Amino acid sequence: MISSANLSVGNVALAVGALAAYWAANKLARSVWHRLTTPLRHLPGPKSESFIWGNLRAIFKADNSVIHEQWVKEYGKTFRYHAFLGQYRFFSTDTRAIGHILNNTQVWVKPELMRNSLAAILGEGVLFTEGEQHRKQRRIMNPAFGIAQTRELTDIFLEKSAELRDVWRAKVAEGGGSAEVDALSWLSKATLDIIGLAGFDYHFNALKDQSNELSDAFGAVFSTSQQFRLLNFLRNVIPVLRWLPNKQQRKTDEARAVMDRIGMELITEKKRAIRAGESKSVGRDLLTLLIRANMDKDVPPHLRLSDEEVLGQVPTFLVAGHETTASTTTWCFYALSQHLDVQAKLREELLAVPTDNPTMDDLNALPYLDAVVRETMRVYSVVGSTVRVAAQDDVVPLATPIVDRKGRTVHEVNIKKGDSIFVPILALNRAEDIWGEDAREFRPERWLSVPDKANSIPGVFAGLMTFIGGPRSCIGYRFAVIEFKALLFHLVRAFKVELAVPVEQIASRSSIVTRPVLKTNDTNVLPIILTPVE
Ligand code: HEM
Repeated sequence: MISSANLSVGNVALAVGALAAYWAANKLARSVWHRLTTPLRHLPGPKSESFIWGNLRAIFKADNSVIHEQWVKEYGKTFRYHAFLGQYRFFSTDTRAIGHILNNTQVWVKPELMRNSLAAILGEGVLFTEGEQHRKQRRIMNPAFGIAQTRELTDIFLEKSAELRDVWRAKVAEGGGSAEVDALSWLSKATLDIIGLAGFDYHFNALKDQSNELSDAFGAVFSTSQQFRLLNFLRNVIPVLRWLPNKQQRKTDEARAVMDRIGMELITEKKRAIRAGESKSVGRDLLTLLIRANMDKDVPPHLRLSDEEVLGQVPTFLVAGHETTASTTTWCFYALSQHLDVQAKLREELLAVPTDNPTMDDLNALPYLDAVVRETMRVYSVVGSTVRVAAQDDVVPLATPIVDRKGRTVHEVNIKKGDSIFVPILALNRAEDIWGEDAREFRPERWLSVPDKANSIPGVFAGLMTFIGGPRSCIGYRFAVIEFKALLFHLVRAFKVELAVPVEQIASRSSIVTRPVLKTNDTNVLPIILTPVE
């Protein structure tokens, strides 16, 4: 006998199924209509390779940007290709077009899919928010990332770099004169310690191999969010699926709860210290600076951040400011191991500094260090691209006109609401028309006389797209640059660096950031051999 409970469960399932089918059919119809009507269909570009994946499979299979760069050779700087369900995606290395897109953040926003996956980790952090809420957050946060504030943090960068140097020295002593280490994992520990202290005055002590609640919770959230699972993808695309119970989601939620609790404790304590007017020395970390700015009596209430918004910045700093600098510094070691002349020249400059404790200005006064840092960030930009979607119709101006599929010469590209663009970070950083034929080579000397065309790159850090540009550029770029310089200062002064495996065994892989991967065991590592400098 069929019970009424069974019947109602069956009815509910049927209704949910019907709703889901209606939703999917509606989505598909809108997607097909968009594809048939967007002006992007008139641009030149490659044929779609699959009804579902468009050209995406080829893009994901190749190294970051490689396919796009091939298309630039074939179709010129501005074209379109096919993304999910054959939707056209706009691509351009035209610096005027990219400058327009990055500066018009009310039109060009982060795609829903990207925001949904960020929201699961970051709550209402600045990486996730859009529009007025984003502008409000940046207004309060920008001062914490200024030049003077970064200068104050330089001691922390140097102390932690020296701590890593000493750990490596101990390994060299154990190894009887040299040691093999994994640069990536050690640099990750150093940058986690740095962002803990400089970000919130929190001691991770990762270099001392101590585990603690916050780093465990962060590790859990980050590792589950990075795993690409079909269900994950569908949950982001189909909102109703987010209500279904899911083991991975439960783990993320538990870890989020730990991060929120610790974050709230930090915020409460900092607010108390600020109100009590306690010594300034407790107040140089980013979180204290932003809470202090938020509590300023001159800020009207509607421009203040809520506690939830401040809380969202804790995982945001961890996500945005930890693996990015660790991977960049790791790629620098890779490059230095392949260019021993550069390594020697850099070391000579660093050893000539008469102190073990330089200031930020001392570090910035070293031209070859600056050139090596910029060249690493150019060739190995660890965030190789990003994506934006048009929230309304737009007209994108071009510096270099193109001929469309109808043979018309066009000086601007018409955009329909819902069109997306691949923002070409790596492709612009190594564009041959800007940097010359050797654009893909690591050659720091090029920064000693920068080509004029590099000035047209719309990046917040001159000549580079690495931190993108405009109101959503990387807020932490000064922090990252000085942190990177501090790490190189202590480590390159102390050790000669060689690869511990043949170079052909190292590849690169992107999942949020681009890291080296050892082909023989498919792990993210960079094995290097350290020999102390006499
Ligand atoms: C080499 C190191 C770094 C690189 C290559 C890098 C790159 C980037 C890029 C490309 C974006 C824009 C992403 C997008 O909109 O799609 C970004 C945003 C951001 N970065 Fe960084 N970053 C680095 C280090 C840092 C550090 C050290 C911090 C903090 C201490 C930080 C904090 C942020 C934040 C909060 C945003 C979001 C800004 C907004 O949307 O308004 N980054 N970063």
